[in-house]
Amino acid sequence: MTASVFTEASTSRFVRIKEGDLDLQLHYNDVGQGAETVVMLHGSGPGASGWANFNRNIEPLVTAGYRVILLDCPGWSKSDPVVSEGSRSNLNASALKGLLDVLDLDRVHIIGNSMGAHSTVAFALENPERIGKLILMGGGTGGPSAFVPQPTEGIKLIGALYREPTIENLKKMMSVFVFDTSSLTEELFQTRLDNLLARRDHLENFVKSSTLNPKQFPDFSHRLHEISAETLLVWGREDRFVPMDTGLRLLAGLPKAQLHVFNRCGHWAQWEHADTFNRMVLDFLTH
Ligand SMILES: O=C(O)CCC(=O)/C=C/C=C(\O)C(=O)O
Repeated sequence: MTASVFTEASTSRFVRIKEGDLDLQLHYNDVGQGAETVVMLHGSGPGASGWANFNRNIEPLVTAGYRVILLDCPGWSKSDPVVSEGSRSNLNASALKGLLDVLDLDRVHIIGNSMGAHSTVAFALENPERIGKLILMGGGTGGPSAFVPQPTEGIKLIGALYREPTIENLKKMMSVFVFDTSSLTEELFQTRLDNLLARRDHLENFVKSSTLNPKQFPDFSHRLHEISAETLLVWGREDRFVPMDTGLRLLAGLPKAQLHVFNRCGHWAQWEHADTFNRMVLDFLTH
C-alpha cells in the first residue's frame, strides 16, 4: 500500500486479546509495511482515537519504510468499553501487550500522546525487552507540576465534556487545547462531536472510572530511572492540560531522554507542529 492511498477505513482492523484479566476486542489501524514498527497511542479526550490524534503523522513514517499501528485504547472509539478501577496506564499497557502478542511483534517503537505517553511509560516498565525508542508528548506521569494548580484547566474541561457532551463544551475544551485556535475548523469540531456521541457508553464509563478512582494515571516518577530506552520528550510551551515543567521532571528522571519544547504550541504538538514533529521523529528513530 502506498502512503498516499491509505484511509482510516482501508487500514481498520479488529483483534480479540486475552491478557491477564483483559478479554477484549480492540480496534487498531495497521498502515504500511516495514521491518520496524511504530505504535501510536492516543490521549484521553472524549472522542479521541489513534486516527484522530495522529492523522498528520502517519504518512511520513510509512513513506520512510515503517509499519505504523494506531491502537484505540480500551474505552475509546471502536474498541470495547471498559470501566477502569485501577491504573488506566497499566490497563492500556496490558492491551498493547495483548495486541503485540497477537501480531507477533517482539519489539516496537512507541509514540504516546498525553494518556498515551503515560501508558507508554507503564508499558516500558512492564516490558523493557519489547521497546525500541520512545517518543512522549504532553505526558509520561513524571509527577505534578511545580507551578500550575492541578487539575489543570484543560483536564477540568475534559471532565466537563465527558459529563455533558455538547458542542459548547467541546469548543471550550478545544479552545485551550491548541495555541492557535484559528486552526480549528467547524469540520474538525463536527467530526470530533460525531465520534464522541457515537459511543455514549465510553463517555459514561470514563465518568464512572474517574469516580471509582480519580487517580487513573499513577505517578511513575520514582521508577523512571529503570527505563533505559532512548526517549524523545516533546512539549508545547503553552500546554494547558499537562504543564511543560512535567517534561523537565521526565527529562531529569529518564536516563536517556532529550526534550524539545515548541513555542506557540498547546497540548497537541504532533498536530500543531506536524511537519517539524515528523522530521524530528524520523531523525530520532534513524540515528
Ligand atoms: O489526564 C491526563 O493526564 C491525560 C489527559 C489527556 O490524555 C488528554 C488528551 C486529549 C487528547 O489527546 C484529545 O482529546 O485528542
